[in-house]
Order: sequence, then C-alpha cells, then structure tokens
Amino acid sequence: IFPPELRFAAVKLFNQLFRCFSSYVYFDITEIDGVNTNELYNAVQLYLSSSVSISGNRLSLTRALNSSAITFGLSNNDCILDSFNGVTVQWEHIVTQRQAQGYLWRPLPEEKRGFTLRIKKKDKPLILDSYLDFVMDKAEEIRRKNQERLLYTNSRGGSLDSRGHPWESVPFKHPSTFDTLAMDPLKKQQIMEDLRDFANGQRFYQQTGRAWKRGYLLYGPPGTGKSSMIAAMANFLGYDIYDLELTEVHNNSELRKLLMKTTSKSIIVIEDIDCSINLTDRKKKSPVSGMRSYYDLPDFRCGGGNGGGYGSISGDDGGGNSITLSGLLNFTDGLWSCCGSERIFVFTTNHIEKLDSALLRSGRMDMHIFMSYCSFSALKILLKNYLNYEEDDLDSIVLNEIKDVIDKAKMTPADVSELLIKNRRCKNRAVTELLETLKSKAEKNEKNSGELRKKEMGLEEEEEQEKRTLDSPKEGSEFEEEEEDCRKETEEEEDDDHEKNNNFIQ
Ligand SMILES: Nc1ncnc2c1ncn2[C@@H]1O[C@H](COP(=O)(O)OP(=O)(O)OP(=O)(O)O)[C@@H](O)[C@H]1O
Ligand SMILES: [Mg+2]
Repeated sequence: IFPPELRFAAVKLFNQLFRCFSSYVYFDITEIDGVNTNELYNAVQLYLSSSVSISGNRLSLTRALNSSAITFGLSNNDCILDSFNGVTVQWEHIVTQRQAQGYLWRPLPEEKRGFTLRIKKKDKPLILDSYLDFVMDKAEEIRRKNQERLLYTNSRGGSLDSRGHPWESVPFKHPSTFDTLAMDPLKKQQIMEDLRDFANGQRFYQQTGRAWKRGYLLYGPPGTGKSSMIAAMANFLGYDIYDLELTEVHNNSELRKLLMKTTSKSIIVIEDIDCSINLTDRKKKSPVSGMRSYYDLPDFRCGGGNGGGYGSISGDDGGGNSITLSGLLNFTDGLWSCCGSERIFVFTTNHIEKLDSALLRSGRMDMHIFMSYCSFSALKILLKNYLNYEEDDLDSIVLNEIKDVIDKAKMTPADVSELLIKNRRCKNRAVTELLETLKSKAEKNEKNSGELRKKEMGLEEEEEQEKRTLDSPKEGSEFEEEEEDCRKETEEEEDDDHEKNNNFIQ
C-alpha cells in the first residue's frame, strides 16, 4: 500500500531514532571502498580468523595465494564478540546482494560484504585510538606467519631486475627449527629468548635510542649447524632471509644499495665472512703501504680474477671497485644500517680469530654463538629426531659409554646425523655403530693429542737448550759481574747517606 520511497524513509528514520537512543555506536567497514579494496576489511577478516579458530558452527575457509595455511573466517551475517583492554566489542559480517550496476571499468563482485563493529559509546575513544591499530598489526603478523618466507640472493652480481630490484627471491622452505637443532638446550633457550626480546622490543629500542637491529656471529667447525641455525631463526621469527654474497658486490655503494632494498623483518646473512673479505684487524699496518691500515685499504677479494684466495689490492680507497672493511662496518652499524627496521645481521665463520675486532664489538655482533662439536645433550636431540628415541629407551650402560667418549670424539652433528640416517631402519645398529665410531674417534684424537704434546715438549726442550747456549757466560763477563757488584755496593752506601741526611733534615 505504501510506496517504496516512503517505506525506505520510514525505516531510515526508525534506524536513526534507534541509534540516537542506543548506547552503542556502529562502524561499517566495507570490502570495497568506492572501487578500491579496503585494506581494513582484509585485516579484520584475518584478525578475526585468529579468534574464531574452529569454535564456531559455520565458518568460511580461505587459502590465499602463496599462503601456507588455511584461515577461518566468519560466515555471512554471523557475529562474534572480542575483547580488548577489558572492553567488549561485537563484529558482524554482513553480506548483501549488490544492486545491478551500469558499466564500470572494473566489475565489482555480486555480493556486497562488510563488517560492522558495534561498541559502547563510552568506549569509542579507546577503540578508535588503539583497537583498530592493534587489529591491523595483528593481521600483519598473521599474514606474515601464513605467507611463505622468501630467500633472497644477490647472485646476479649487481644487475637490477625490471622493477629495479637487485635481489632475486625464491620461496624459502628450509625445515630446520629450534626443535630439530641439536645443541645445548640452555644455550638454545637463551638464543630463542634473545630473538623473542628483539622481535617484541620496538618500544625498548625507541626508548634507548638504538636502531632496531641485532647482530649474531655464529662460529665453529664445519657441519656444526651454523646454516641450520639461521634457517631456524628465520622460521622462528617468520622473517625473510637475504643471503648476501659479498664476492658478487663490487663496491661500497653497491653494498649500501643492496641494504636499502631489503625489507624490515628480515635476516641479512653473510656466510663464511672470513673467505669473502679480508677482515684482519683494522689497526694493523698494511704490509704494502706501511702507513695505511687495512681499515683504509680496499678489500682483497676472494676468487676475484685470479681464482681463489684474496684478490690483489687495487689503488682505489673505498669509493671505487672493491668493498672495504669500513664499508662493511657501515653496512652493519652505520647510519645506513637503520633504513627500515627490525633487521637481524648474521655472520658465520669457521675461524673467528681471523676477524677484525672492530667487526666483533657489541652493536655490530651483539651475540657470539659458538657452534660446537656434538655434545651429549645435542646427541639426545638427534637420537630423538632421527630415531624417535627417548632417553629412557636406551640402555643405561650404552648411554654411559656414549657419555664418556662423546666429548673426546669431537664429532660434528653433521657426521652424527649422517650415521643415523644411514642406519635409520635399524635403531640398534645405529646406536652400536655410533658408539663404535665415537670410541675409535676418541681414541684417535687422544693419540694425536699425545703425539702433539710430545712434539711440543720436544720443541720446548730444544728452545730451552738454545736459550741456555745463548745465555752461557762469555769471556770478560766475570769482570763485568765484579764491576756490577762494586757499583751496587757504592749505590747502597750512597742511599744510606741520603737516608741519614733525610732523617737529619726531618
Ligand atoms: N646442530 C645441528 N643440529 C641438527 N642438525 C645439524 C646440526 N649441525 C649440522 N646438522 C646437519 O648437518 C648438515 C650440515 O649443517 P650446516 O650446513 O648447518 O653446517 P654449517 O655449520 O653451516 O657448516 P659450514 O661451516 O660448512 O657451512 C645439515 O643439513 C644438518 O642436517
Ligand atoms: Mg654453513
């Protein structure tokens, strides 16, 4: 009976009256704002997926491109309550049919989707100030967690891609985690806590006026898990990895450009740093110039031109065609290192003694982590991961035997895991072979160290002998000794006189 316009006006009036007297305010977040996609809508959807989980009756499931996880979402016209700082809010997912449209340059979906946020009027300031920011941050975190991580490399040697990017990326799917990493559990815990503190430390870094970055140096013999640790760090934090190949970088400014093109929340890795650049103490005098230090000198690069070893020194001092140590130091700790934030630098080396102390100081390499040979606690982790062995499953006699020899054997986790993989079908054989290998290695090491000790003792004796022959009295020295004695006596007499005089004066 009523014309539609009148009916629409009446509903609108009723709604307005209702909202006037209601103690709630409503915010509509539509999927498409005009013709642009509304970022907030996607963020809310993702955020709610973490709180909805699998508890609802009817949920919508999505899996985005490049995502490694399925996310749950609210179904059409469903509601969910959320609380933030003690305030309860309600989200409603509203889906309606879109009315027929005229010609659009970009066709819109047939359904009109949006979230309506209902909050108490008195809570409005709190919600608008921080809740929506919180939702955005949380959504970003979930997105990062679900998204595949990327491994970037600069192996193109400085050339840029069509978008001006010097880095090439591939999906990063390394399965190493802190659970699979065999090392002392206490040390592992410390590293994990340090990483967690770093990732949650935005306010701390701001308060203390420090750039939000942290450096780790992983050192130890080959096969002790340095690269595996980097992968575990990336998986733990959900960061991308930039694997910087220093031998592909031609000069300091190229290094800086590479740094500028890295994103936040990433780990920048330089593996085998001692092989990539000459990193002797920058205070040492250069053998070539005599005046300038290594710090000022251009780098002697590995594998450059003359195949292996450090390349030759060019006449250039930094701005030209090779990286210098100072360039690298600026890269890790200079003003440029803080473009972007939340960066972790990881350097690895087999020879820490070769590195410049300037590179090792706190602020550049904040934490030095020694990756050691396989210890008993590390072995237990490997046995559990590779053979599904718990400590109680093993015979205590065998366990004690292993405990006795494992440190002396100096076997790397890589060697141990290889042995376990080889025998993974027969657990008993794996353990017996492991024990045998450990014993024979321990014996060999002891024999070697005994021989070395003997050699050293022999050398020491020879040196002593040489010293004795050099120190043996020469002709005329007796007279010198007598003279020395006389001199001492006169000096003592003089001192006595002085004392007497002094006493007297006093
Ligand atoms: N601590 C460890 N925990 C678990 N697995 C390990 C560990 N160390 C080594 N491995 C195994 O050995 C292999 C080699 O280890 P990784 O590449 O991490 O050693 P690395 O210390 O980086 O050696 P390099 O100095 O030669 O680069 C890995 O594939 C991993 O499976
Ligand atoms: Mg490695």
